[in-house]
Parts: sequence; C-alpha cells; structure tokens
Amino acid sequence: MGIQCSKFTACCWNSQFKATVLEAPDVDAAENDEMSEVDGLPSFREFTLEQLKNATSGFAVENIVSEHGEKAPNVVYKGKLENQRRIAVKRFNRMAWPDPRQFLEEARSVGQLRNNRLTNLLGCCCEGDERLLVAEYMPNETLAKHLFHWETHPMKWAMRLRVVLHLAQALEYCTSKGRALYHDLNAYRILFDEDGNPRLSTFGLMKNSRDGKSYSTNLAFTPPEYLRTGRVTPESVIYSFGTLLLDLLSGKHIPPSHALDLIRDRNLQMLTDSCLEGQFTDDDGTELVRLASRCLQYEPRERPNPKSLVTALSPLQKETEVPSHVLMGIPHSASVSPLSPLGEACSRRDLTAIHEILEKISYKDDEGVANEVHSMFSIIKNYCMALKYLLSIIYVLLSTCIFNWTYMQFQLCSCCMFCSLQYFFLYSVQLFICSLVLCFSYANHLFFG
Ligand SMILES: Nc1ncnc2c1ncn2[C@@H]1O[C@H](COP(=O)(O)OP(=O)(O)OP(=O)(O)O)[C@@H](O)[C@H]1O
Repeated sequence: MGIQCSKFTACCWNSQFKATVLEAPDVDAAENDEMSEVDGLPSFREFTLEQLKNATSGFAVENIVSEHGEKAPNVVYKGKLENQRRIAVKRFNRMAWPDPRQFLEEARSVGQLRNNRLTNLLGCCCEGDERLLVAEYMPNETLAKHLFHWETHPMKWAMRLRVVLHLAQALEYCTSKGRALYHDLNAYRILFDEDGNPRLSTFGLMKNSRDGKSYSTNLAFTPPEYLRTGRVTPESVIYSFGTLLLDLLSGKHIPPSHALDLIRDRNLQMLTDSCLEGQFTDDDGTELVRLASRCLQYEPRERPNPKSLVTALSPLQKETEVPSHVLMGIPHSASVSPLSPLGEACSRRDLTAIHEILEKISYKDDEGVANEVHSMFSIIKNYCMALKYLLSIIYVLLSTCIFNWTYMQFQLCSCCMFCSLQYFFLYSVQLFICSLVLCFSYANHLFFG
C-alpha cells in the first residue's frame, strides 16, 4: 500500500547502513552470456568519414542531439546508414584522442560488448584528425530529460526502479567483461530505446587519459577519492550510481552531502520527490535510501559491487508485466506502422533515393507483373495483326470487284466467248497477285517482326 512521504520520514535510519556492505560473489559468466544476446545487431566495424558524412547530412546542425551541445567539446549527431539503420555519431574534439592507435584500440574493445542494457557500439572512424564513434540510436531522450525536465507527467516509481535495475545490470555486464571503469555516470548517460527501456550509453566507456589513470570529469558531484587523487576507480562508478539513486528518489540533482545530512536527520520528506506521493511503501523507500547511502560511502571499499546492487534491486521491482513504454507514456514503435524505405524516401521527397530504391528493388520485385504486362501486349499486338490482314483481304476483294465491274462496263459485250475468257483470266491474275501480296506481307512479319 502506498504511504504519504511524511510517514516515510519515520523510517528507520541508523548506522548499520554505513557499517555493512554485502559483497556479492563474482558475476556468473553463463548468466552474463545470456544477458548479452542482442538479436540482429551487426558486429563492430570501421566506417569511412564519407559514410558518416552521408549518414549525418554532412554533420548538419539540425542533426545534433547532445542536450548540452553548444558547451560540450564533443558533439553527438543522429544519422542514418545506407541500410536505413538509425545511429548516434559522437564526434570528438580534435584534441581528445591525439594517438589514432589508442583510439582504435579502445573503440574496438568497447565494440566487442553486446548487451541489451547498453547503447551498443556499432563502429568507429579514425581518419586524419577525426575521431568518431557510432552507436545504436536511442529515440526516447535521456533520463535527465524525463526526470528533471518532464513536460506531461513525472516518471513513475515503478519506472524509476526499473531504470536503476537496468543500470546496475549494465554495470554488472561491463564489469564481467573487464570494463568496470565507466566515466561520468550521470542522468545524461542513460537513454531510452524505442521500447522505452533504459540503456547505459557506451560513450561513457571511452575516455582518453595520458597516464591511463587520471581522467578529466564533467560530473557535478565527484567521488571523494577523485578530489584527493584525480583518479577514478570502479568504486568511483558506484559512488556516481549512488548520486543517480538520489536523482531518482528526489527528482532533482541534489548534492550527496546534503542528501546524507537529510538522511542522518531523518528528514526524508525533503529528500523524496513530492510527485511520488502514495506510489511507494515504507519498506521500499527505506531500502532505496539504504542502498544510496551504501553507494555514497566515503571509503571506496565500503561501497557495494554491481552484482550486489542487482541482487538488492531485483526484489524491489514493481509492475514488471507492464511494458516500459506504457509506464513512460510514450508512443511505441510497434503501434506506429513503419514506413518502407520507399515510403520514407517519398515522404522526404528524395528523388535520388526513390530512383535508387526503384532500380534496386522494383525491377526484381515487379518482374512477374512486368512479364504479365508484356504477354498482354503481345496478345493485343497479334490481334491487331490479324485484324490488319482481315482488313487487307476485304480491301483487296472489294477493290477487285470494283475493278471488274468497271472493266465489264467498258470492255465486255454480252455474247462474246473471248470476252468471257478474258474476263476470267484477268480475274484469276488479280486474285493470284493479291494472294502473293498477302503471303509476302505475312512472311515479312514472321521473319522481320
Ligand atoms: N545513442 C544515443 N542515441 C541518442 N542520443 C544520444 C546517444 N548517445 C548520446 N546521445 C545524446 O548525446 C548527449 C551527449 O552524450 P555523451 O555521451 O557524449 O555525453 P557528454 O557528457 O557530452 O560526454 P563527454 O563530455 O564525455 O564527451 C546525451 O546526453 C544524449 O542527449
């Protein structure tokens, strides 16, 4: 049963949350393999700059999707490959990856990951000064948009729980594949796919560092060890996971120190999003606050690992049978009839694309229709030919009769045998010549078409 947030303030909070950190055993490889199956996704490849220029209409401004595009040194574009697959292209600043080999090595390594909790990396491009990454395109915006800048309705509690579980599963998968270091984990790195399911951006797995240990960050709330050493570790990622739990609980990006103060003072009403009133129980609220506190431990070793996050979050899930797009209230791609490539080309009024598609597809697909049309035309042609011969015969017979009648009027006398014979002879010659003409034109048709 749901409770009011004020009741939630009475939830117990004590030092046991700080003291106990249950570390789950290492991730089971078989389980991960099962999770990593992604149907119909091509393997990682290298693209030419020309291909990515074509896909993004020459990196057109209207294709920029980065929500903080003007300020950010790296820009993300949406685009479409020749095979109509939609992609997100991250174009790095020229200084980001000076060494092309290092960039390629990193991209190829991240490109081996395949999991439906990730925006999988489809390829990269490394030509001249250009460094580009290509990932699956996520059409339903970022967590930041849905959590902090929602327009129609706030994100439901059940969906918030699903987001953190998917995120924990994504981190668990990456860790199991030796990529535990995720950079700048924040609400802009979580994107929603066409089904409204949350996914972790693979762009956060690619960051350059001169010494392989020190990284720059654009996190608003950095882990304490980063402030001390300038270095990030897998435990730093869990700290950022804790800040994301606070984001989801509060609907705001509040400083962790402030949140921990509120938790210590048992002032949880201030911590939780007022939009969530009545949507969660005491126990669930307490459990999530407890988990956030564990992730935000000052000592990195006291924070949980991704596996134990999954274990803790799985039983909290609500409305598991309801699809994400329903919980999110977004239109589903399956309910909108997708346009065929030809339909899309027509809607864009792209004559070149229409011509190419017709050349590629129509000639093959419409071969049967073309054959039928062709045979229909030959039948009509044959009928026309027959009609032509019939008309020729009628014409010859008629003209012969007229000729004979005229001839008789002027030449014949009524009793002369000679005249009768002459008449018969002329008539036969005319018939013979007519037959010859007909035979000749038919033979002409047969042999020369
Ligand atoms: N696969 C994707 N599909 C759709 N949009 C994406 C995708 N990946 C990223 N974006 C958009 O681009 C924005 C920037 O993504 P990115 O991962 O580059 O973050 P960033 O903070 O700019 O990274 P950095 O500063 O490390 O370069 C995201 O917030 C999102 O709006």
